[in-house]
Amino acid sequence: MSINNAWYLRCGPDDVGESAVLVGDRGRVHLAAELMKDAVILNEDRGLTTATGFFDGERITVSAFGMGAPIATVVLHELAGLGVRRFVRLGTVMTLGETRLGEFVIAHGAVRGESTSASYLPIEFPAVPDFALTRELEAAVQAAELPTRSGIYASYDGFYTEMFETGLGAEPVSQRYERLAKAGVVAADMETSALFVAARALGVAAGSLCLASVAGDTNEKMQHAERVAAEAQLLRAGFAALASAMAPAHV
Ligand SMILES: O=P(O)(O)O[C@H]1O[C@H](CO)[C@@H](O)[C@H]1O
Ligand SMILES: O=c1cc[nH]c(=O)[nH]1
Repeated sequence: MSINNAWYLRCGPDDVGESAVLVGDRGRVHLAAELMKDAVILNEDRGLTTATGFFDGERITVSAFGMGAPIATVVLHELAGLGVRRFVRLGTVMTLGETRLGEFVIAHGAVRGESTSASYLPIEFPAVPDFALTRELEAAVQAAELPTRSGIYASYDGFYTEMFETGLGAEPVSQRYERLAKAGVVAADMETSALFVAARALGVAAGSLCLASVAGDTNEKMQHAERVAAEAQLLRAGFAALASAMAPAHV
């Protein structure tokens, strides 16, 4: 599906780069705009703040989706229709198992615990990232000497029923997290599996690199100042990976 004017993002093919970053918090788009050169804010409608700028000479678009798989895939779908070929989710995750707060976690796949991905491809289809892009993310994080971990994520729709204990979910959150950790799952978020499956259905590449900012077992959070500084490192590493993926040797 190619489009001339995106319904919700309200921009056209000439406004976007070949690569895009997807973030939840729209404040991260403004931070990204400060880290890029000649960044232009294209849209603020519905909080889907979107900017295009340059990093290491490569044109990159950064879009915020807020929270959750349904709207995250709308944003990916519209950008893919406008011509974006490569996507990196740069967000935050909850820790599972051995993962520690402050680590930069790269997804090698994701448990499809959300419902949106099944509207793109049946549940038998694996939620896996683009492997070349994932290698670029791992190289960028290593080059920046950041604490890192790679592994499988789990993505869910119900924050207060599946990720944070309120007594309302079908099973206790601690039990779900223990079961996942035992199977080697390293992080939980709300969008990665849907983005991987939708990207495969749309024929574009996607990867996910997230900062572990909340402990899944205790709900301890990273301190604000430390998290803000780490989010800037997250954006720089993601941009570097995309710029490297776009460099002539790779395209
Ligand atoms: O840090 P961002 O990108 O907002 O992502 C994470 O934060 C939100 C939940 O706190 C969810 O959207 C989750 O996936
Ligand atoms: O609490 C959190 C933190 C990051 N990502 C989530 O999905 N939940």
